[in-house]
Amino acid sequence: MTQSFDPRTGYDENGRMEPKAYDAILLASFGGPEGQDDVIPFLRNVTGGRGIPDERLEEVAVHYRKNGGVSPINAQNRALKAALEAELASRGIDLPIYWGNRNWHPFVNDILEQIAADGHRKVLLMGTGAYAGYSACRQYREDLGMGLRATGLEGVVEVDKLRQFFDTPAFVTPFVDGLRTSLATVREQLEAAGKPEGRIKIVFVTHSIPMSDANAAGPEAIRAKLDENLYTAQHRAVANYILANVEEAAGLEHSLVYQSRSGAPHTPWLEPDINDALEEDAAAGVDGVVVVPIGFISDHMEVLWDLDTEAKDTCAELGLAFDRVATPGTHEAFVSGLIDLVEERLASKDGKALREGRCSVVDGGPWFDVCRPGCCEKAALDGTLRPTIGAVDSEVGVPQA
Ligand SMILES: CC1=C(CCC(=O)O)c2cc3nc(cc4[nH]c(cc5[nH]c(cc1n2)c(C)c5CCC(=O)O)c(CCC(=O)O)c4C)C(CCC(=O)O)=C3C
Ligand SMILES: [Fe+2]
Repeated sequence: MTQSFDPRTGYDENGRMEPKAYDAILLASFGGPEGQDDVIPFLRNVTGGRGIPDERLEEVAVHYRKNGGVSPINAQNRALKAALEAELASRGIDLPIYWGNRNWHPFVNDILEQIAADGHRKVLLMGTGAYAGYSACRQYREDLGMGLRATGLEGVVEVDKLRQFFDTPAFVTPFVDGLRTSLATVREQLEAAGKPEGRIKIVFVTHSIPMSDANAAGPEAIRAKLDENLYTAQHRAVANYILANVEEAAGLEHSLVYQSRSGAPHTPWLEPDINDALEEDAAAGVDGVVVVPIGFISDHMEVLWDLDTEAKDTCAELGLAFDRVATPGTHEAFVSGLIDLVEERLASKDGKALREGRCSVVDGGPWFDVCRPGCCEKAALDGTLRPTIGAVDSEVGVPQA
């Protein structure tokens, strides 16, 4: 394939960015509290100005309080960072990884300053969201856009973004492995309960988002061709890939449902909620479920509380056997696959990428390195658009031509 990168911008008409000699990776995530005193300030950062009712804030605080005020997410990101560093080292790639968060220490802005102070100028952002959409993709681009402004590093430090990775072997392989294991576990539970022939349903679940966000996900040219929103379509494609690659799943019924809805009750979000869906499944004669959390990369609070506590309790009440598939975490395929994605973008001495092409195994991929204007757009409360990096129309993060 011939490649024509615009010499002024460094990307081509397909949203692919030319390989560059990056000198640092920034692993950017959500962040979470590290103790009881952090919980409320953290939740205020998360919901800042978005009108999440106070009762809901207190409700969510309980999930963290019961866990000592600690979210598991920070430890998981530290573990992922260490595993990525080891993988880079094993490939002889000398590239430091920094870790910064949207909602809690270490904050992205502080880390940007450290990156600059350490002398790095070309940064590749690796966000922990796998799919298109405001929360999973554009908000990370805004974090960096606003961060470069706030720190005065605009035009000094260049930040590009690694593409969303829902379609990659890195992301889907751990779920394929996990579904095999969990199907066997639920089958054993049913045997122990005297129902060896019991009906098992595979329940794929992801974070619900407001319908308005779902409908704005992705570039207009792609949205126009779909008969459902792109966020849902990408999840369906991932679910289909996993099903097609697990022989034991052949012939089993399956669904795609949502978790962790928040916001005002009258605002429409993606449905059905997993707990409502489980009730219907039980009423329809299902005996056991395997829950596959394809919306997340690690077993953080949304997984431990909304799935392993609430959805599991729902199943116990309904008499359904239950097992939850592990998230990618530090699965070897996830770690090495993410570094493959880095290699697709990293220029060697001759200017070519360390790895040719763009690896993709799921329908709808590979996603863009550089987003189109209007992709996942969402205005701030004052009606203006926030600065972003990683887009054709970015004002910050790209070198000034
Ligand atoms: C798509 C998506 C991902 C996946 C992509 C990614 O991974 O980035 C994600 C991840 C996460 N969401 C998380 C936690 C929360 N999300 C909230 C609120 C919201 N999430 C949303 C969407 C998403 N969220 C939305 C549209 C809202 C409401 C509007 C808003 O306020 O923006 C709230 C507020 C309180 C509430 O639940 O009402 C909390 C506490 C944690 C940390 C868990 C831990 O601490 O271990 C993680 C990884
Ligand atoms: Fe969330």
